[in-house]
Amino acid sequence: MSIAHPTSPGPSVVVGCTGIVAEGVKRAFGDVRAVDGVTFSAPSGAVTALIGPNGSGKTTLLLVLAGLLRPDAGTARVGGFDIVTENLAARASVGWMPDSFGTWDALTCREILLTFASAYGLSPEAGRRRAASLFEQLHLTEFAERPARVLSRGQKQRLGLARALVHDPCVLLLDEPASGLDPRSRIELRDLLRDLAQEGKTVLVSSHVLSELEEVYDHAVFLSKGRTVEATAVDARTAERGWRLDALDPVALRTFLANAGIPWARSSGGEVIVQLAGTDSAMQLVRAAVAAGVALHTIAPVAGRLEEAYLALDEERK
Ligand SMILES: Nc1ncnc2c1ncn2[C@@H]1O[C@H](COP(=O)(O)OP(=O)(O)OP(=O)(O)O)[C@@H](O)[C@H]1O
Repeated sequence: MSIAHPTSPGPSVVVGCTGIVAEGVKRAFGDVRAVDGVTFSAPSGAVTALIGPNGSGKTTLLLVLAGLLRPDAGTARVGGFDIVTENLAARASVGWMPDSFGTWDALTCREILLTFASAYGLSPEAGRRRAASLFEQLHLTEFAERPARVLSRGQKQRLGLARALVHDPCVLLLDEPASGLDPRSRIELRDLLRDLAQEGKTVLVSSHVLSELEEVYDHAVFLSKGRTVEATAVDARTAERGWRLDALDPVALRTFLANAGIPWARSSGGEVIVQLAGTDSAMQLVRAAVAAGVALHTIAPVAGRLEEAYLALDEERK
């Protein structure tokens, strides 16, 4: 089951890339049912977030979709190809970025990319051009001739992303791609994912750091204990949640809240947190504060929408 981002522009029109469709996919390791009945689709031209707690089966599912792990049951089509019966074609249409990218440490970054380009059937000239453009795009040009072993974790992540993109695949499967990246690289990654979706690619990206995905996702798929689970779309107008408030005069704000009988708590950042029943209540509070002469300059929900949907998952409460 999936929820759509409220500001999602909707998938672009895409020719030739049909996204991901998985039905009843299962995969066990001995007694451990890592993926235990996953059904979802991820359209092309969009970023789909794959969300779930540790051990919920995200990596196993991505490995199955990448054609690297055979499912015990169920079917999945990736880029239009069945991952079991058309495994090679499915794998050729996928760019896979694992959560930690094992490199051949003695090879230079350029040698690594050219090796993958060649394995995917690019001519030497096309491989060189593609590698140069990816190094430029992912700020790795200065490392191109250095052995992979000298790269930092974040630089290795970027090389892993370059490797996933080297054959210009129509489906991208990215497992925790932001881990190890510095703040600027994270922002650039978000922009890159949006650009790739805009080009018509299918982007499926896993993370349990929901703030990473909040600004980039179009759809979200929730996994719990190996299964896709229903996420309740939270009605922002009425759902009770924490709101962060701050005013030019914090003492005046707290006095106003006390007089209005609104309980508050102090956040770690020093602002005031109140529980409000949705945006309607928030607007009422702003009006009342202004009428009372309180110069309120901040009022914002504490959690993002993905976080709310995640916390509202029935499965997670058990
Ligand atoms: N090769 C394996 N052999 C045995 N058990 C495995 C194997 N791979 C995964 N598992 C188990 O399958 C379950 C799902 O693991 P998986 O790595 O897919 O979860 P995840 O959602 O990616 O977790 P995380 O967020 O911590 O990366 C876990 O209980 C894990 O211990």
